[in-house]
Amino acid sequence: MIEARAVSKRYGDKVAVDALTFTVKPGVVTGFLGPNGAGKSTTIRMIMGLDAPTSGSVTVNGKPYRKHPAPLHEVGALLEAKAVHTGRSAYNHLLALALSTGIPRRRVDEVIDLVGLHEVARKRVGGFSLGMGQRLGVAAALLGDPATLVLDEPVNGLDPQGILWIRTLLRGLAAEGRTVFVSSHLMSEMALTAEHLIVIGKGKLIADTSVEEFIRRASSRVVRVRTPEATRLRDLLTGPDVGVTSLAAGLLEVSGLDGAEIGRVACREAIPLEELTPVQASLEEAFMELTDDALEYRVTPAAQERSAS
Ligand SMILES: Nc1ncnc2c1ncn2[C@@H]1O[C@H](COP(=O)(O)OP(=O)(O)OP(=O)(O)O)[C@@H](O)[C@H]1O
Repeated sequence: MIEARAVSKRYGDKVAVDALTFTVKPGVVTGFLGPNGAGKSTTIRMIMGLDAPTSGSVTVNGKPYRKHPAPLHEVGALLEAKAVHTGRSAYNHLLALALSTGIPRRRVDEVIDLVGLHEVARKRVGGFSLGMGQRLGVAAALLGDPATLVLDEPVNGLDPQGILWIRTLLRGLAAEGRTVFVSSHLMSEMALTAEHLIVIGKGKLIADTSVEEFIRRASSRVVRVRTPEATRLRDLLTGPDVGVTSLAAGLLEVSGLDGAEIGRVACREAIPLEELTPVQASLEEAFMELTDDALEYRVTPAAQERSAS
């Protein structure tokens, strides 16, 4: 369990994290989302005791990270900056970590198997691909068999097979009852991996909700209606917030009414309906809508044109 209570971090005049309060619960994968510069890495560094909050507090399993006598058993982390001795083999890298923290040698073999690095465990880490490096990072995070895992952008640069592997692993670890907190700026990836989301923008909390609810909240109510009597139906669908657009002959897009309400009007007036489909915003669209005001560096249309030409 991770608990942030009004945690803030200031660098000079810059407020990187602004009074964030949230709880990350065990048993589900929680996605930590926000556009670039939102404050995700800073928050994760504070969780891991690498940065001190300017105000507020953040605890892991009830205590600040640094107050745990054996922190590797409490929380394992995969952070963006990798500190790996490239001349060492994967096995020796993990063994050094294990021995310096009182973890038995057999646990090294266990985590190597768990992340599928068995065949390359004796090879120098310097020659590892990005995907193998990520697996090694995950192995290190799992060494202490921690109840809580924190991963900063674990799928960055991975191929589809690597992404699938991380996704399956994280869901499995959560299913064992662990707390799994994973940052990403990729909504589509989080939709497949996480059940719960904490979304931040410019250091502030934007949403703390299930993935399902997140989409629902951000989706405008739009329904696609196909009918041979589109003109007649269009005239009947009225109301203060109702908008009707003709997409093609016999095809309308209606906002401000749900499918049931449109269906009732059509039934009352004996208008045949051939299609009545709620149009759901994709998670990516929902994310853009919610974080639009929170983008630190907005791309102006002029800049977009310049980069396209
Ligand atoms: N050591 C620092 N000194 C000054 N400003 C910093 C420092 N670390 C982060 N910041 C600023 O704080 C803000 C939040 O940065 P942070 O790296 O936490 O965001 P992020 O959400 O992880 O972004 P990204 O996805 O780009 O990694 C940014 O504006 C960043 O420039």
